[in-house]
Amino acid sequence: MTLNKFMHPRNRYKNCKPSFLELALKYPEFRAHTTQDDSGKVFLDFKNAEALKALTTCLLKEDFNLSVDLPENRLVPTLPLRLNYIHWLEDILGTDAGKWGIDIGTGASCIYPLLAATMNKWKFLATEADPENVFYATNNVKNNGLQDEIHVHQVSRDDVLIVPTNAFNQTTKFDFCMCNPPFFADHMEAQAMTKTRSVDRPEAGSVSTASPQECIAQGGEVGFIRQMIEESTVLREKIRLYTSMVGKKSSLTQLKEELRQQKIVNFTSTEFCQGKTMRWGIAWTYDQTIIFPRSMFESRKEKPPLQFVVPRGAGGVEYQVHEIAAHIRGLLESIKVHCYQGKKAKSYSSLTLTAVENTWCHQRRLRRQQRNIEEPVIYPSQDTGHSSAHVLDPSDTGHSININGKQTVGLKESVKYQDIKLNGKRTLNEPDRIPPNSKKIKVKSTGSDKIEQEEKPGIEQINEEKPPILQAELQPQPTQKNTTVEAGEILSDTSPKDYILKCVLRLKRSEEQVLLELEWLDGSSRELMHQVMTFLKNKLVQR
Ligand SMILES: C[S@@+](CC[C@H](N)C(=O)[O-])C[C@H]1O[C@@H](n2cnc3c(N)ncnc32)[C@H](O)[C@@H]1O
Repeated sequence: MTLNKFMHPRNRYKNCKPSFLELALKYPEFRAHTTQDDSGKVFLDFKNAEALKALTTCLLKEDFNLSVDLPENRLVPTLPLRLNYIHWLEDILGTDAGKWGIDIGTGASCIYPLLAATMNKWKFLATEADPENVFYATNNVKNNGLQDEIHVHQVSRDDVLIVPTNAFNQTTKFDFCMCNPPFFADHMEAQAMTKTRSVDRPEAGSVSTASPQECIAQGGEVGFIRQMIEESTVLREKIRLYTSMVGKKSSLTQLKEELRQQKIVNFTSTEFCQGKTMRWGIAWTYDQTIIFPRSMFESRKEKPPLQFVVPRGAGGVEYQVHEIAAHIRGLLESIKVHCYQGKKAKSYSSLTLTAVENTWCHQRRLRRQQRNIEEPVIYPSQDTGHSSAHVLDPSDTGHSININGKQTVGLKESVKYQDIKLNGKRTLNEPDRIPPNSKKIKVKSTGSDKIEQEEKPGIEQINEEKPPILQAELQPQPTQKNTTVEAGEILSDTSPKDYILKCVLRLKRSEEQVLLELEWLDGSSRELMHQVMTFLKNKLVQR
């Protein structure tokens, strides 16, 4: 599957693939690596490093008028990915000329500075630890007459940002830094990877071109970017925007955790899609005026949040956002759902909910037992993971219940909650709770999970446009008036790390009503968030 449709819209290769025929006719060094079939179609051998080098250098000449010389055994940059990264920076910072950036580990090609200086007239401190790469990068800058814009500096492998930045010029304030870090922690990891993928991770099917000194660093890409994060806590606003490319999605999770640990609240990530490969970008800043754009790739699958108008009198508290928020927090904490206070404003409150186990279904059982329902509907005990009566009743929620892939009714063995998968369509309200005057309504939904719900008196279903980036929910938003984030609450985030559900709960006043919203962040299944919503609804309609 090609990911080109998710390439950045301004990427010149998105809708216009390079013509190998034209390149072959114009550039003999490129032609030397091509073959032609009977119909005249031109093919390039992507398994040949020299062929890749010819493709990149000819495209740089043809499309950017850049003359670039690359040594043997050094990474050959692929252009669509490099352009995607630069366009993402433009989306965050704008395209004004004269911006100052740092390219950490510029490589022999000096690719990012050369492209960005040519496209946007941006200026660069380009650092590099490998002497041969420094030599080539310096010459590439000179050969294109860009010495006033790009300054290549040799640095020590141990230094990432603080030493090079201070050594360059104490007074320069940088608009951004960027980096394509060495990805592997050691030779073993590199070798394991190269058995299946090429070392510089070019598009699938192409050859490895990076040398060990280019692609190996202590701690791999996570270690390298972690050092960037740590050093950024010292440099802070000296660099307005910190960014790096990330090669593995699993690294992103670790790095976001690191940012949270360092109390850096304004961060985001994005996808770089090209050909058959996907890479990621991570960015963070100490400048609260920076608003990160939403990732196009992610927004394609976003679903609107679940919404519910809190009925008056819920919980017997005053019909005020913060009163209701405190009541809901109490309800959730009583079933061991971790609540982390996010943004708080006059008529707005958000909580990040993290659940390590499914405790809300247990609540439903208790309620049923209280109402003396004859048929036993007993889920395994949350405390021990065991139950004395082993009957699961699919009619409970309208779900088919699937335990470890098997359709199961009358379960004979104890199971953990986390093992229970709920499949198929569902109604959100339990049948026995439908009041007699209820009528069926369709919930408006732009996503694929259209659900039918029973309408309860005084409860309205609303779905609005998606709000801005999810990430912002965990962060203070200074651009929004009346917003005060309680630093203490952010600093004391002790959310569990192993969870089955993480979502954001928002309460906001909408005209005369208080609206409750649940928006998905992460977890094993969205179904769990629907269940939490049902739990809250049931609690909030109880008088
Ligand atoms: C994966 S390559 C990226 C090269 C180029 N930026 C690109 O995208 O094609 C990583 C580069 O970082 C360099 N490097 C490793 N540690 C470094 C450090 N501490 N400071 C600067 N460069 C470093 C390596 O020599 C290598 O050239």
